[in-house]
Order: sequence, then structure tokens, then C-alpha cells
Amino acid sequence: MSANEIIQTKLLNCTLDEIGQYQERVTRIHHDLPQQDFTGWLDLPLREQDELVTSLENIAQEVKACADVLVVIGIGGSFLGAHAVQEALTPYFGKAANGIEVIYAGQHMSGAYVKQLLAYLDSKQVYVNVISKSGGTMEPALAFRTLRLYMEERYGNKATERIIVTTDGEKGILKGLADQAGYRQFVIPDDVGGRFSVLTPVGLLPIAVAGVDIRTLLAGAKDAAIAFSEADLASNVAYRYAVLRHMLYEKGYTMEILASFEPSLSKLGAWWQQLFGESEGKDHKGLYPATVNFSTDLHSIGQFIQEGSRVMFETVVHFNELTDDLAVPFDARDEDGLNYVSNRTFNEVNAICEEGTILAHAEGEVPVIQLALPTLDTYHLGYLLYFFMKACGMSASLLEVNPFNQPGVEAYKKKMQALLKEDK
Ligand SMILES: O=P(O)(O)OC[C@H]1O[C@](O)(CO)[C@@H](O)[C@@H]1O
Repeated sequence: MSANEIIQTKLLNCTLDEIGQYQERVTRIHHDLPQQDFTGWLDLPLREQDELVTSLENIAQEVKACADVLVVIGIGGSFLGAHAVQEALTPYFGKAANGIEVIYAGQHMSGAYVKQLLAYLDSKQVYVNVISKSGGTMEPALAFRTLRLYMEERYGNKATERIIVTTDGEKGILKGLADQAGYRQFVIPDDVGGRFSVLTPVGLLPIAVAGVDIRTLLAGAKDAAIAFSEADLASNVAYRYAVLRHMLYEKGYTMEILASFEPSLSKLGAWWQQLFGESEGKDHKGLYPATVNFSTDLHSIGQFIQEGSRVMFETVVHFNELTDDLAVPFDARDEDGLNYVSNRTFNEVNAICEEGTILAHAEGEVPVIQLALPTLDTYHLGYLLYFFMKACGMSASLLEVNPFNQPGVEAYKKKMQALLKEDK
């Protein structure tokens, strides 16, 4: 299988005019994209990064040897990618054999969460990785203030060794504070924005600590970067996906639902949601990115998808092979009447559920884009992450919005700041 064939895109339940009509625009955007600010992620997996990867692996080794828990502090692009990869590739119960527990803070401001987190940490050996590109985002900054004091109280001078900072190489409050305290630091490249940063130290350090092989993840992303380096819609499936979703948007579908049938992919959905939501939702334009995990959500939002307002299409992420499975047991009593599925495995039943869902959604007039990959493993996840980023750059550009800013996020921050500074 060539790298170009690793992801198969299929449009189901719907026919669209020839997508080739977009080729000229796609080619133009393809050539313009690297000239834009914040596109350092485009060729990042192609760069020689051995020194960086080795130093990330070394620190990850140290963290695993000296801690039971790594607390990753970050919000948005500063935690979603790591969380997505960790969830997708580590066991459902317990941690990976070669990783430790990685938990998150600073992704909201729940007092209960922080209080319970500190209590939980009391019986564990702890390292902290605080991640913020700007270095001044309220949610992670508050969590870090609290955890820093906690670490100092617990470990005294040794706290300095147990706090690792991932931030800008030159500016920001966190950078200044890290220099002052002598914390070890990893740099978030200047030309890579938060939601495109999963393959930088932002994602790579927590992912390595969780026990995932970051070299294999990067190898998948590298092959994707090569596979999607040409503008041709016939071979570039990332661009094909971008054009399909754009064409559906033009036809009046205003919501895309990313669906998967494997629960470990739900955090990938959260990462994808920020990627597309912050990149495209501008100037009163853009597809609303929603995520579902089937079959769980067929019993919640499934009714709406089947029969509610006809505004959505689905993108189903499908892996042909999953690494673990279990046969449905035979029970001679058959009191539940389920022996007719006992010649199958759980994953086979799940795959038939996927097929049935797509057929049902065809009757409900829900277009489906199926993205099929060979195996849910580290390599193919790296490939898929890059696929989505490349598709996103193209898709937002087709909408004629800047894919790489997020001015709207400032609105709530300003209101909150003003309210916080009012006299109590
Ligand atoms: O890493 P920072 O600067 O704390 O930002 C976190 C997140 O906040 C945003 O700037 C706005 O939501 C995102 O783009 C970013 O991923």
C-alpha cells in the first residue's frame, strides 16, 4: 500500500457534482498556504528532529522512573492533541505497560476538580508539565499557580526538577517565570499555532510519558506530509476530504458530525473539533463541528441525526483493524436470545452496527464521508492527525477565512477580565 492509499475517502448516501471543478482553486491555495503565518506545522514532520525527539524521550524516561503521575496543565491546543493520542493508544483500564498515568489540569476552572486533584496527588509521586504558548491563558495559569505552590510545599528545592515548561522560546509570562525559576523548558515553535501543535513538544512529551512511541507517531505524520504534498485532488485525499465537506457546506449542510465506533477515539473528536472550529468559524461562516461516539450516542443524539433538522452530514472515522477483540460468548441457556451473534466477535458486531447506521442514515438523508484507515495504531494515528491538519488548512482557505487566527476567543476573556477587576 502506498502512503497515498492509507486513507480511503468515500462519499456515501449522496452524490455531488464533479469535485474536479475545484482543482484550480485547490492548486492556488496549495501554493499560497506555506506563505501564510503559522504554517510551520506543514513541513515539521519532514524536518530533522532527532535531537529534540531524543531529549523528549530522555525526559519522558526520567518522569516515568521518578513519578506515578504526570499532571499536564494546558487548554485547547495545549492539551487536546496529547489527550487524543493518549486515549486512542493506551488501554481502557489502567495505563500502558511502558507509561505512567497522565492527567490534565488547567483545561477549565472547576474548584472541585483542582481540590480533588491535589488530594489525589498526595499519595503519588508527581511531575508537572505546564504548556502554554502565550504563557498567559487564565485557566492553565491559575492551575499552574496552584500546582507550583503544591509542588514546592511537597518537594522543596527539588520541585524545580519536577516542573517542565513548554512555551514560547522568547516571550510571555510563563517563559519569564521558567527562566527565573530554572525550570527545564521545551519550545513551541513560533510558526505553529496551538491547534496545529500536537506534533511539537506540546503533544510529544505527554504522549511519550503515557507510553506511546513518538518516533512511530512522527513517522506516520511524515508519510502523510509526503503523501499530501501535491495539489492533485485525484491523489491528495486530505484535499479531497476538504473539498467534499466544502461542497456539502455550499449545499446547505451547516454541521459536520465526526463519528467513530471506537470509544477510545472520542478525544480525537475533541481535538478535531478545536482544529476545525477555531480555524473555520469566522465571519459568520463555517461548518459547526460536532462529535459523536457510536453506538453510545445512537441512544442519545441518534434520534436527532436520523429524523431532526436536515442540516448535518457525518464523517465516520473507520479503522479496518483494531488491536484487541473478544468473541461473543456462547451460552447454552440462550435466555437472552443472543446465541445468533455468538459466532461473531464484539468488533464484528460493532462493524455491522456501523454498516447498519450508515444505511439508516441514508434513509434519513444524511450524507456520510467515510475515512477508512488500516489499523488503529501509533503510525496510522500520526498519519491521521496530519491528514486532518492539512485538510483543515485547505478547507478554511476554501471558505476564504484565515485558518490560523482565532480572534473570537478574545471576547469572553475580555468580559471575564473586566468582571474580575470590578470591585467585589
Ligand atoms: O497555549 P495557550 O497560549 O495557553 O493557548 C491555549 C489555547 O487558547 C487559544 O489561544 C484560544 O482558545 C487556542 O488557540 C489555544 O490552543
